[in-house]
Amino acid sequence: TNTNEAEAIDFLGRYDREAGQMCNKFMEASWNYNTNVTDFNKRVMLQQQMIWSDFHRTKWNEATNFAWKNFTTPTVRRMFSFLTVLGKAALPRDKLKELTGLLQEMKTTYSVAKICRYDARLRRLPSGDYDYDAEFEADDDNQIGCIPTLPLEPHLTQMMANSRDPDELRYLWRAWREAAGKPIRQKYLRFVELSNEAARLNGFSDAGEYWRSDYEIDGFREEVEELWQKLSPLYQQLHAYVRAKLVEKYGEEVVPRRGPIPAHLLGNMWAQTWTNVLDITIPYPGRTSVDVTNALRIQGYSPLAMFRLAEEFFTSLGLEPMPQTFWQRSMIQKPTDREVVCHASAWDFCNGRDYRIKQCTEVTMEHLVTTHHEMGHIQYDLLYRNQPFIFRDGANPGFHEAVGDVLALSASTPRHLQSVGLLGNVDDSYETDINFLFAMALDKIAFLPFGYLMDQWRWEVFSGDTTSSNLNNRWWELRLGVQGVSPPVPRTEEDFDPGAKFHVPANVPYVRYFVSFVVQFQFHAELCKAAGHEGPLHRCDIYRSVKAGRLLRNVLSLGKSRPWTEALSVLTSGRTNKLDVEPILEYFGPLRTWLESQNRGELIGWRENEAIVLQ
Ligand SMILES: C[C@H](NC(=O)O)C(=O)O
Ligand SMILES: [Zn+2]
Repeated sequence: TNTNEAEAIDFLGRYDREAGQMCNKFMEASWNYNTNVTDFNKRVMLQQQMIWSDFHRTKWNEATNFAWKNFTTPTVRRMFSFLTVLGKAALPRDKLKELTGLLQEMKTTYSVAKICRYDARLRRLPSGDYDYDAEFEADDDNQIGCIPTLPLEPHLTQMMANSRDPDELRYLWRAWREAAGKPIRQKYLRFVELSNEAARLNGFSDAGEYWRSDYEIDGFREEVEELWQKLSPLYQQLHAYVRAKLVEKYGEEVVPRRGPIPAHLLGNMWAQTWTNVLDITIPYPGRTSVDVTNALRIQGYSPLAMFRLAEEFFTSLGLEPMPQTFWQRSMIQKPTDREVVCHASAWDFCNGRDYRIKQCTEVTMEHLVTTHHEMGHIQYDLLYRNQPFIFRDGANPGFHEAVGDVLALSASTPRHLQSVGLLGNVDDSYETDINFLFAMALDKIAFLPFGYLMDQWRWEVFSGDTTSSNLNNRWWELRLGVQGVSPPVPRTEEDFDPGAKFHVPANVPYVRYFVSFVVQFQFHAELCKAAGHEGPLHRCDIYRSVKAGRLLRNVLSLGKSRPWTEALSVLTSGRTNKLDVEPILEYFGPLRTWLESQNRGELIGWRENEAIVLQ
């Protein structure tokens, strides 16, 4: 092996240039497929995937020839520690092709899945009730004169958000899983086998251990478990309050007062955030509510105007504006003439100039927050663009998911919404505070168990603790035990409900969002301090604080050049280098007190035997 560090540094220099070019070509092909799902674009992308993997394997062979562990320069050692993990390219070519082909087929199934209109399948019993069993009697929709025309975005997303008919919601919930999850069950099982084979070729025990290595600390799994245990009591308080409000709305025959909440009633296809049932659950109706969807529409906001509004928040902090190409090449609305992968995503084309967002934007408050989220990814990409190629990544995946959300925490405050003209008279009353904190909790606290359980389930599938014999049942054990939600219709091992959530067919790890929802409040607390904020954390708005912007720039510019624990030290001026739930608990402190008093007399938590499916 080659012990010459100077030669190693020369190799790294060449790799840096070549990798940027290869990456750019791959991203272009991937973009073309994601913004125009055709067989031709699929084939081109698969070809580029193979070229990229061949390049990666060639460089890996060169890198492993160096005795890099004894090199003196820490950043050189760090670069080699990343370069010497080959990833899926370690698979034999035929298996690599099978793996990438399966991934694309699953992603395509999800992205083009459609269902029939509810009324097209309506079957009424003589009593007039909905004949639920007749709903799916015909496997082939056409047999009952129904053409699947409704895609997830925007149709099903909006229907799940706005319908208040339990029968219709139950139909939408089930039909989506029939169309998107069930068809990919076998493909996913084969995909897991190949993913594990690749992980083992890289020296990991399974794909889950490979995914967790991104966090660079031993005991990451235990750390996540510990964080969830500290956050679960607050979630249970929110769960109990929301359940009581849903009982009021739908009655106990639909919602068990002391049991889990049926998953179709929470305003979201996966019950992962509950902001769309704010109107049913808001603590003080008639007082200020931060859902500015109507204001956005009345004021004629377009998706472009939403993007400009988000950009202005970043530049108000002294951070980077979106580059010219961003505005020319992004896809910020769903095209009407072709199939696209609608799930929002941010793209770095690896040349320091070309950055894009792909988002099927609707004019809603939820999408305004998503716009900040996706633009946060681009901001992070821009801030580390001068790092070597290998370090152009988030300090950990959770950091990348947190950036945009941190700014949205300020941008969502009643005061800020008022300052940009989206909210009318905002009073400083206690009720307005509670309404605001409650709306934020429907997003941030409701999400925590889902963000936690998604990869608990997948890590167990990768490790073999969960197999095809309990694949779907284990999912519902976790959904019931951790999140306190139940399926509105019976589930079996014929179904594959996790497959109906984008990140499973698209193979995007998910614990990053759980990490993000914790760490974004650590960022918020430190940036608010830098901005000189005084008073409760939930009222902080860092808008126009150049000091907060400078601190954020200092942390994010590091990219992945330093372990994320060091980035946290920079953020907190050395106070901590660990994930910490104190800031999120401080932020929601006033709401927790309020919930505990409101929930007196309610069962906190749920009796799992009530997971029986209520017709
Ligand atoms: C929380 C996660 N966000 C994202 O994919 O950008 C989701 O939508 O499920
Ligand atoms: Zn994201």
